Amino acid sequence: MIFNVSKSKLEKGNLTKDEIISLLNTNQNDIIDLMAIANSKRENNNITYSKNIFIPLTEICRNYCGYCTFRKDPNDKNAIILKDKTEIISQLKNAEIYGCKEALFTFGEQADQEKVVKIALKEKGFENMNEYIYDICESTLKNTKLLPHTNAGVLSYEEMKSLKEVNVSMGMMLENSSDRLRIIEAHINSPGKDPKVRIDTIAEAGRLKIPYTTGILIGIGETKEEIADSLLTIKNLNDKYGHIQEIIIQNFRSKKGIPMEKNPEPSLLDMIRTVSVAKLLFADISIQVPPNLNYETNQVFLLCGADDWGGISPITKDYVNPDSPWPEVDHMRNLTKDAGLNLKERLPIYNKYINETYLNDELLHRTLELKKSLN
Ligand SMILES: O=c1nc2n(C[C@H](O)[C@H](O)[C@H](O)CO)c3cc(O)ccc3cc-2c(=O)[nH]1
Ligand SMILES: C[C@H]1O[C@@H](n2cnc3c(N)ncnc32)[C@H](O)[C@@H]1O
Ligand code: MET
Ligand code: SF4
Repeated sequence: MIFNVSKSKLEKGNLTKDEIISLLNTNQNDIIDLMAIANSKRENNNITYSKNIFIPLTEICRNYCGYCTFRKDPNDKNAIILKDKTEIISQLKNAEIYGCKEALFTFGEQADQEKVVKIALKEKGFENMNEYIYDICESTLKNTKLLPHTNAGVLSYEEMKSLKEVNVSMGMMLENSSDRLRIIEAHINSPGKDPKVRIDTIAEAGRLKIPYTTGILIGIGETKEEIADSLLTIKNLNDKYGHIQEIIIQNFRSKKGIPMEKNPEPSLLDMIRTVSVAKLLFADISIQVPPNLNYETNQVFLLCGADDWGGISPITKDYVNPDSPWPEVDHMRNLTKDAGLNLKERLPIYNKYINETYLNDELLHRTLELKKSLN
């Protein structure tokens, strides 16, 4: 028994909310048992990562998340309003030389609510943000072998339907499913972080059969109960649609000047408990832990069921966490090997989705071609 959950129930992984909460509160020997069981759930000895280039298409955003330093004000002279296509293509071509396979487009949500963005779009001949995103992804495919993955925050069914034609996968963090976070610093000024709206987006992506990356942000003022609810919410969505390819367990990193500057970062044990529980609940889905946010402690996540390091970029910074540089791939390879596991490069779409159900002919063909170049 770990707390009041029997080991056989833990092995099966169909945990109730109360059981998850008690596991999220384990300590001492119980936490070691929890880690060991989670660790035994991994399907093989491969720990994956995707070699990517991170391109922020716009820094304008309709939300004001209390933890964010990415977003810039529309009147900020240094803000990226809409990134120039010629510059993007030349960056992407350089990424190809470095062996990147993924073009990661992550940017502010519904930026076209702002006048400056509306004007910039018009100048470039686009009606709205989605037309511009589509054009950038299409140009990526035309000019390079890279595979686009777009993380644009909340999108409508119609928007995702069109972006599916030019993306092999898409994603958006659920962050947390609690309404309560909307009345505290984290999300009080962020309509796009309304869990209802986010859950709808993830469900619509499921209906559209888009391989999908989501996850939760730990340490933004949530309770253990709210973490349990969030993981179960993701589980329900995946049980219904089967499109969740990976779940990111991301730890809040404090930064100077943000509204949540004084919020404590989650403890290492909180991360360990959450990663372990996630692996128990999702035995056949990759659990991703970003290596740049846990530079000193990465290896321990390999002992509690993490399967994936996510995107690692040899050429661009993590614009969301600019103070946290990517470790070198060789460094990750060594520390993974030291734990008895193998580092393996993957594409931005996981193998089980590389088929006609999830990809059109063109994307399927290109994905299969690029897959041949993975070692
Ligand atoms: O460099 C980052 N990559 C992030 N990624 C990219 C991710 O590491 C890879 O693009 C995916 O694993 C696909 O290969 C996200 C992708 C999503 O769909 C949703 C959220 C994130 C969050 C981050 C992030 O904070 N930093
Ligand atoms: C791209 C993702 O990055 C996460 N994100 C945003 N700000 C921070 C921060 N300070 N620390 C860690 N993660 C953050 C959010 O979960 C967002 O969805
Ligand atoms: C730059 S943050 C990641 C994309 C989007 N703005 C979101 O928060 O979901
Ligand atoms: S985290 Fe994303 S949605 Fe929130 S303010 Fe930053 S860019 Fe906008």
